[in-house]
Amino acid sequence: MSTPTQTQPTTAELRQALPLVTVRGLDVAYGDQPVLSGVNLDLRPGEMVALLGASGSGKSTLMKSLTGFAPITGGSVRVVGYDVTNLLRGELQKLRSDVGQVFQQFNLIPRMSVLTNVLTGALHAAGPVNLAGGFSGKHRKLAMHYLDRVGIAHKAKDPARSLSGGQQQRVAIARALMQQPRVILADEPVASLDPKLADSVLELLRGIATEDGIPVLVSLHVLPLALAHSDRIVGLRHGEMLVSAPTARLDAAKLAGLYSQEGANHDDDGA
Ligand SMILES: Nc1ncnc2c1ncn2[C@@H]1O[C@H](COP(=O)(O)OP(=O)(O)OP(=O)(O)O)[C@@H](O)[C@H]1O
Repeated sequence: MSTPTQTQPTTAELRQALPLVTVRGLDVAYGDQPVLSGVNLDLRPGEMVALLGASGSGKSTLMKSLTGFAPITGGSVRVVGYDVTNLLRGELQKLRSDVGQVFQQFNLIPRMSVLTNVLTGALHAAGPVNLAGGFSGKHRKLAMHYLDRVGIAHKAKDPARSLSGGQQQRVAIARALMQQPRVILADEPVASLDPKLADSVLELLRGIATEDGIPVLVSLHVLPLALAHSDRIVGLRHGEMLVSAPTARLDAAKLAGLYSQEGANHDDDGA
């Protein structure tokens, strides 16, 4: 509930803000193989958007398109003010430092401490830095703040390999926050976790979206998880956008079409 003394925007206000990501008519092809065709996407501050689709439908490719890792052949992609299809010299590193990423396999350095793993998130903004040179007290304080944010500050000194999968994913999320990202992309972040841990990690990500105002795009394989933890769902089938709607107003038949052999009103198996 807002009070007169609060200056933070409400979630409703955040969702009306201008999108931080705008994708229009995106085409991606690997060689002569089209992978995405005419995809649109908006990501606004405060929202968690779930990306659904069968294996090979193009979810990871869409995420890669947002950070300049995919061969874009048409359309426009704007991410936190950068025109990804026309990046100027030096902008690619800045873009990638503004976009926090979380992956299925956590990608931590197993023998290093949880704290050091989180600190490596600061390297995105700084560029190549000698890890042995150490981090400033300011960085350490910030890293502890984010470890606290994800609920595992008490594990700061432990080696990352000693943590459970759910805890390791929390470290990876804290590392992404250490970049002080404007947007977070989470590519199947719970695919390696049991259902209870999956729920808690998705709750954490949604809290980051709604409370911290950082929009989160999360790809998921499990429909009930998307229904429980997202504000909007974007569904891909064979690289085309079949669904894009607020989660509360989804058309169940279209959702089913994402995973059926025939799809809903589409017959583009030969793509
Ligand atoms: N580097 C690449 N070179 C050639 N083809 C690729 C490359 N990366 C992806 N593809 C193809 O693009 C299509 C979409 O792949 P993508 O990984 O985006 O799908 P996805 O929906 O994320 O799948 P999954 O759920 O299995 O991770 C697939 O047919 C895949 O084989």
